[in-house]
Amino acid sequence: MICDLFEAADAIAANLKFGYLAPACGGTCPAAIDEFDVALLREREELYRLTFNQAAVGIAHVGATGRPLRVNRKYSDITGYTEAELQRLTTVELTHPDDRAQDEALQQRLRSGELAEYSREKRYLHKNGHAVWINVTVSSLLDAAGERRYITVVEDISRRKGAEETLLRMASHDALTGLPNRLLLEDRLSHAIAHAHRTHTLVAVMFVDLDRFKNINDSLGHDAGDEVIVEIGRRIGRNLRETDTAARQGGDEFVVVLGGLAHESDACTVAQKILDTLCRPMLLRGQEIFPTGSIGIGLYPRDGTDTPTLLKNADTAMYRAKADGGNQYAFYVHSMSMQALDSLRMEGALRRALERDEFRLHYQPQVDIATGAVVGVEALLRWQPQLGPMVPPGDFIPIAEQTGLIVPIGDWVLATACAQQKAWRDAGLPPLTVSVNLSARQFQHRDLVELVARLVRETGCDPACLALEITETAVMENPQAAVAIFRQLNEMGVQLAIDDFGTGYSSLAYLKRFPIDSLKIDRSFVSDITHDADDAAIVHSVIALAHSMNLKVVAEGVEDARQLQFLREHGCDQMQGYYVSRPVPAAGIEELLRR
Ligand SMILES: Nc1nc2c(ncn2[C@@H]2O[C@H](COP(=O)(O)O[C@H]3[C@@H](O)[C@H](n4cnc5c(=O)[nH]c(N)nc54)O[C@@H]3COP(=O)(O)O)[C@@H](O)[C@H]2O)c(=O)[nH]1
Repeated sequence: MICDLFEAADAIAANLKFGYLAPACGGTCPAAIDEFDVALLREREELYRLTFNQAAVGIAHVGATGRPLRVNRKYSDITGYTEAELQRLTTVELTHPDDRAQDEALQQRLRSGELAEYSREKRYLHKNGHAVWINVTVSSLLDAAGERRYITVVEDISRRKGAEETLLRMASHDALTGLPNRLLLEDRLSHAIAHAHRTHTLVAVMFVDLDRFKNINDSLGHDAGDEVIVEIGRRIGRNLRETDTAARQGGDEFVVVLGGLAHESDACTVAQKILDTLCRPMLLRGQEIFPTGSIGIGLYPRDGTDTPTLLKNADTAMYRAKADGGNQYAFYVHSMSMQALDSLRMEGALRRALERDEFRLHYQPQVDIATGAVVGVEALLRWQPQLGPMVPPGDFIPIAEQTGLIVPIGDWVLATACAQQKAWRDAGLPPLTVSVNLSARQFQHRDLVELVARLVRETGCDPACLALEITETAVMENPQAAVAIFRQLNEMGVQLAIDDFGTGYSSLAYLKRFPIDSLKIDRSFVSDITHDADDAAIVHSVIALAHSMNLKVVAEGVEDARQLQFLREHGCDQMQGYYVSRPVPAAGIEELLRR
């Protein structure tokens, strides 16, 4: 039972003041009240008045008409209306139009007595016109006259909602471009697939990757690179309908989803439009650049019926567009063998790894067996993709070799190793020979000698502390040419080593003519020297042969003390292997040397 306590108490107080008591609240308040009761009532009423007015939540007593009879200060603050203004508005009128239908349904259930109370999150329309998120609890009760009244308690949750929306946006959008990220893209793509399935239409998934983006980053800096990414996102978006999605995948990669297509040619039209807009000139730091992109397209249902397959196939097709020269689009082609696709994908991923600086060098110490001192390190390549575990060189060097990518990758290795050698020297570490592996392709490359000369010059590294390792097999592919290259490198002061010695078929006649410094015994022989008489004999012979030619011998893959003991007894000069250390990042070598 509700009696408006404010009115009741005011009336009682007035009656006491004038010396008589009369029913003062529509006949619903006690007519005869002794002074003690009145004091108690006043105390309670004061307590209630204070609580009502000072409450941190908005409170409204709402009448059967749906208009407030009384509201507290906080309720006015939340809505922006005065109490008098609110008394002319129903709570439904105060509610955001999008939330009214559900509100009306709940109020109907309150009116019918089906519900005694409900709580929900909804929006009020503030007097200024903006939406205010609130958590509202409405309780229904009957007053003394049997009329329905409602107590509405409102909590302003705009800040929480704002934070929730920000978090949701951050989780689903790319911070730089504001475009959907991969997570949201996958969601949109699965909806597009479901829609296409129902309507028997096509979905095109396009992988868009900028060509030579690394050049922009390297020459103009990362901030300029970011500006390009933002502008490219805008340009892609301008070619799409509202129902299409453009998302940023990371780096300079975007994915576009076109839903409800009738023909494959619709995808071609959009892809060409995107390419045309991408290559428009862009003014960046006073310099005009002409970005181009490569687009790979996968079609639902032809090239895949689920999200991961379509994305993977569009990605593969993009590599093809790039391999064919870039600034073009290519469709995924089913007829290619899985192996070809894998190597195509790997090739594309390696290109991107170079552009994104995902390669790292680890270094394995080389130890002088007689003194135990670390005298050198072998630089070994590692690939650390942005996402996923580190990839060992055995998994990607063969493809880099096949595709010729080993040349730019090898250039990077050489440049990084030279710079590291100089850095160690500058840091005051004892002189270390840094050995770098050269692939057969690099070795045959006509610019190798000039490249080494340029890097020595540019990095300031000491050529006498740089060793180039070439496998026996690579050298023997064209031993005559090798002699000429070795001579030029030798004149520069660079050390030369034949790697994996014993696994190929060296001609001793040529070996004598090579101006090399050392032979490296392959770890396949070392691993069994202590229990395979043949391997022991081979290692023994190689050491003897090398020494007879004044060459140093370095044993690879030494894993235990017994192998080391054998090598020491047979006069091997240097060793490397897990027994001393696995290949480690540059900082690990510094730590080892300072110990
Ligand atoms: N052209 C280039 N080739 C490179 C480059 N970096 C590496 N490589 C070649 O890749 C092959 C695999 O190299 P990786 O996985 O780094 O393996 C090297 C060592 O980690 C491994 N090793 C060293 N000690 C031990 C050991 O005690 N036990 C054991 N099981 N393995 C050991 O041996 C590899 C070194 O081989 P090698 O080059 O013959 O000295 C390998 O063929 C690399 O050459 C590059 O920059 N360019």
